[in-house]
Amino acid sequence: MRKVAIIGVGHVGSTTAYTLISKNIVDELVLFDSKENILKAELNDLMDGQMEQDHQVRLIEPNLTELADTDVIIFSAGDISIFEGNPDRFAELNLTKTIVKEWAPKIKESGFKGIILNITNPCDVITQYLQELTGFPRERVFGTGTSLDTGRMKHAVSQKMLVNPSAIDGYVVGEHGESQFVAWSSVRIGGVPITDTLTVEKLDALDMAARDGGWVTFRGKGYTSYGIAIQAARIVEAILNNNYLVVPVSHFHSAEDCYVGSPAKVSRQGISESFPLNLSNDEQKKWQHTIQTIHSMHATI
Ligand SMILES: NC(=O)c1ccc[n+]([C@@H]2O[C@H](COP(=O)([O-])OP(=O)(O)OC[C@H]3O[C@@H](n4cnc5c(N)ncnc54)[C@H](O)[C@@H]3O)[C@@H](O)[C@H]2O)c1
Repeated sequence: MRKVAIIGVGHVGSTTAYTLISKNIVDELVLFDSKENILKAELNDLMDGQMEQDHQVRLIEPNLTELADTDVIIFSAGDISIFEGNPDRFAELNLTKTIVKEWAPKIKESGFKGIILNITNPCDVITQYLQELTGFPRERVFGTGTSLDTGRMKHAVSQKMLVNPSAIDGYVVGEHGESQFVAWSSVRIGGVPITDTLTVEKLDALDMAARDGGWVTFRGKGYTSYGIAIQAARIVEAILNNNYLVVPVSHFHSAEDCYVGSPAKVSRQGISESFPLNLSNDEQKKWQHTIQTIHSMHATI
């Protein structure tokens, strides 16, 4: 049985739940939320949503004992309304660190032996805090990191170059936040480095378009959901199917002494390999800046 729990079923948690169900990635889904009315409504709506599906997912009401045999916990609790008028993922930390303090002991005491995939912002720092407070092995606690931002980069590049996103290889790396950057040195279209085709100015403009993509969505609907849900679902699928997906997730970098987003191999064991980046000189400066940003944010906890 493929069993997943989601803690926090707001816009992101509920869309991720629906994505997991409709893509037939799970067999059992346990939902938790501090708001009982939201939880009840989502359980009911998800049940309605799978009525015409051949594969029925067992939807389970919140109970900590259910975590003992759960394979993956998706952590997506928070309060997106904090961002209104405050376009920085750091703004949510005061609340989300208290949610981690509440949940880490509960997860630990439940006998949970699986993998925690964190989405809650600020993603890198909250992932690190979850690992520190649960004490679970670092390879079993990681965050969606720059997977969403990499998707946004592919969106911008595919539109500019009129190419299917599947032909684009490469990564956005660093903090899932303002100090992230596209590692253009890693980006290839059909195997050809994009730096051979576009000028630095054009690449800078594309970096900006990718970064702004999230804010276009946020300004219009007050949250983002589909982009992150599809990334979270494919990472969960990689864990459950042990398919060795290489994806830019927030994982622990011992050389930097922190969690940060860069490509890693995801399998049943969690993070099984981290791929070193071959950054240009300019990108290395950006990398150092993003690491400092994460460290200073973590120091405020
Ligand atoms: N990493 C990414 O790429 C990415 C992308 C989008 C959103 N996010 C983050 O994901 C989180 C969720 O976003 P959202 O739009 O769903 O927010 P939301 O406000 O719609 O939902 C958050 C949910 O968490 C619940 N919650 C709050 N405190 C809780 C607690 N102590 N225990 C259990 N549940 C609790 C709330 O009741 C709410 O239903 C936020 O931190 C947001 O910034 C991250």
